[in-house]
Amino acid sequence: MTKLQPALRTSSLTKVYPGTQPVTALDRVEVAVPRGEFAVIMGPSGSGKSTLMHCAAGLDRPTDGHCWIGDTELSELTDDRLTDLRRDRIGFIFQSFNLLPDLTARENITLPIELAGERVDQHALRRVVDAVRLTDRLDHRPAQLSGGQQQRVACARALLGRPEVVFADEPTGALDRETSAELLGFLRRTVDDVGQTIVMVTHDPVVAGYADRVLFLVDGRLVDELPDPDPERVLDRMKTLDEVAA
Ligand SMILES: Nc1ncnc2c1ncn2[C@@H]1O[C@H](COP(=O)(O)OP(=O)(O)OP(=O)(O)O)[C@@H](O)[C@H]1O
Repeated sequence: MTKLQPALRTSSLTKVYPGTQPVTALDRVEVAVPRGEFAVIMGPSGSGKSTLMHCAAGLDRPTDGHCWIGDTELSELTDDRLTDLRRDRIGFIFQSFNLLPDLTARENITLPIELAGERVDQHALRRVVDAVRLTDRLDHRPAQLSGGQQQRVACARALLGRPEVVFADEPTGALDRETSAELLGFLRRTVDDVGQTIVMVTHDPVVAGYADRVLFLVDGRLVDELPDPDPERVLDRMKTLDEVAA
């Protein structure tokens, strides 16, 4: 990937869910996320946020248009290559932490790297575990950890392999405000310190305030964006969009 190339790009991205009444969830979406940007996707319920994230992350196939991760065009990949790309080049953080209950925190964090058949860089592991403050919890299983600690394990897992893009879907939705702020502060620092690229879906203007840019979707279309967002301006913009969508 060259330096100036976006970490992620879509061109005319369209997704229609078939059925007796087909739903156009994405309608020719054009988006580019530069490397090292923390981008947030917002929009009313049903506006296509999850669909956009799933197509851009190679979890779902678009009906039309294209998605690139770096210089790799996803529609050119077979299902197996797409699985490899997700494992090797993308990190995921979801609201439900998706940890394996029988594995310790350490084993959960290193699992993607082990699955890729690679050696775990112990220095990188220590750095990530330190940053999310889990050093004294590594031998615990998920059931022995709080919700916030489980989400920190999921973050460490997503970040350990230094993926080109981390996709996060409402990652703080199940956390209290303080734990949420801690986690978002940590994600922000990975962007500022190591140039991590993050794309996050959220409904929460406070969460969006941690990002570099907010992208607004309405009815499957990218209708607006807000650089350097703060919660008040995000809230104002959302109110306007709700009126447009109503
Ligand atoms: N598997 C599916 N089959 C049919 N329609 C779907 C499917 N998944 C999503 N949709 C429809 O596509 C549109 C966009 O859905 P999507 O989940 O991407 O929106 P969203 O913005 O993430 O919503 P929310 O904020 O409520 O999670 C909605 O109208 C939804 O009903």
